[in-house]
Amino acid sequence: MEGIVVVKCGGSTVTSLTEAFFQELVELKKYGRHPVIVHGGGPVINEMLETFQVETTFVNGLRKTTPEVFQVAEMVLSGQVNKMIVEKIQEAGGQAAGISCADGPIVQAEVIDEVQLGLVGQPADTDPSLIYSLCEAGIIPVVSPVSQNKAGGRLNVNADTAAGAVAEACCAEEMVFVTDVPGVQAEGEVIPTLTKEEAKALLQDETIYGGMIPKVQAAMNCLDGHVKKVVIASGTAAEKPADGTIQGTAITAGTTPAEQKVETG
Ligand SMILES: Nc1ncnc2c1ncn2[C@@H]1O[C@H](COP(=O)(O)OP(=O)(O)O)[C@@H](O)[C@H]1O
Ligand SMILES: CC(=O)N[C@@H](CCC(=O)OP(=O)(O)O)C(=O)O
Repeated sequence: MEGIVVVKCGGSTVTSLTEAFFQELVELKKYGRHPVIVHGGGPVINEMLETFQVETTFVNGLRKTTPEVFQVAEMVLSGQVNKMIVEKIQEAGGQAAGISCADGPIVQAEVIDEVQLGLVGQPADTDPSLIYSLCEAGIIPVVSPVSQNKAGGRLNVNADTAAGAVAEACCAEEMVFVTDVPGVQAEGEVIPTLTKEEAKALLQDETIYGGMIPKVQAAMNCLDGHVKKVVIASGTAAEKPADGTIQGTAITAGTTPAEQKVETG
């Protein structure tokens, strides 16, 4: 299916996205493009775990997911955050359906390391047919990263990784990571374009660290497949120029300079 744009809304920003952001998503449909939202919710899960007084730890940026932690993570991701985004799209005049990567199933995942990480998965197989059906029906899919466990049950999957797998499965034209920073930065400045090779170097010298690592890794994986362009950008309207473009970091497969401004409409 042509025209799919996967937009990953990071947990860092998901509760502060503006009305204008959702209106632009809805507008994309009018231009024959199909936005697909994959969202995170790490900070909201942290708050809920605190409320329930459940301890949480991270191993290499991934949440160690005990059965108790999983219950809370799924409730927040596939319930609270997912339904909030659906509501915002509907308020902006669009049609949306809230699902998870376990529906379809869109993503079948495998346990990474049961001892170290518990119920955390990495995508193994994907099936885009449910997403295609919703897009064809004029509905914007809003997808939580909770995925089906190939061995039975469900697994917690990092939202950047899940979004990359969805983009690749749908042969998305473009993938946008919406987060709380205006792009990949070095020495306080946003880098407008990065080739995969340049991104690898920034990972190696640790200019890219923490939560930016899975985004850039997912971007590089997508670019190895069908996705032509990946953008990492801020979701807040404050950084958005009046000409309707979004500014951020465009990561491309090639070595030629990419556009500095990325059209979204
Ligand atoms: N080189 C970099 N440029 C910009 N942000 C970076 C960089 N390296 C690490 N980061 C961190 O990555 C964070 C975004 O990742 P994360 O907090 O996981 O967001 P999200 O919830 O949107 O996925 C930024 O807030 C910043 O602290
Ligand atoms: C395995 C793992 O770490 N899963 C993540 C899923 C949510 C996520 O990735 O949300 P962000 O967009 O805020 O990063 C978690 O439990 O926090």
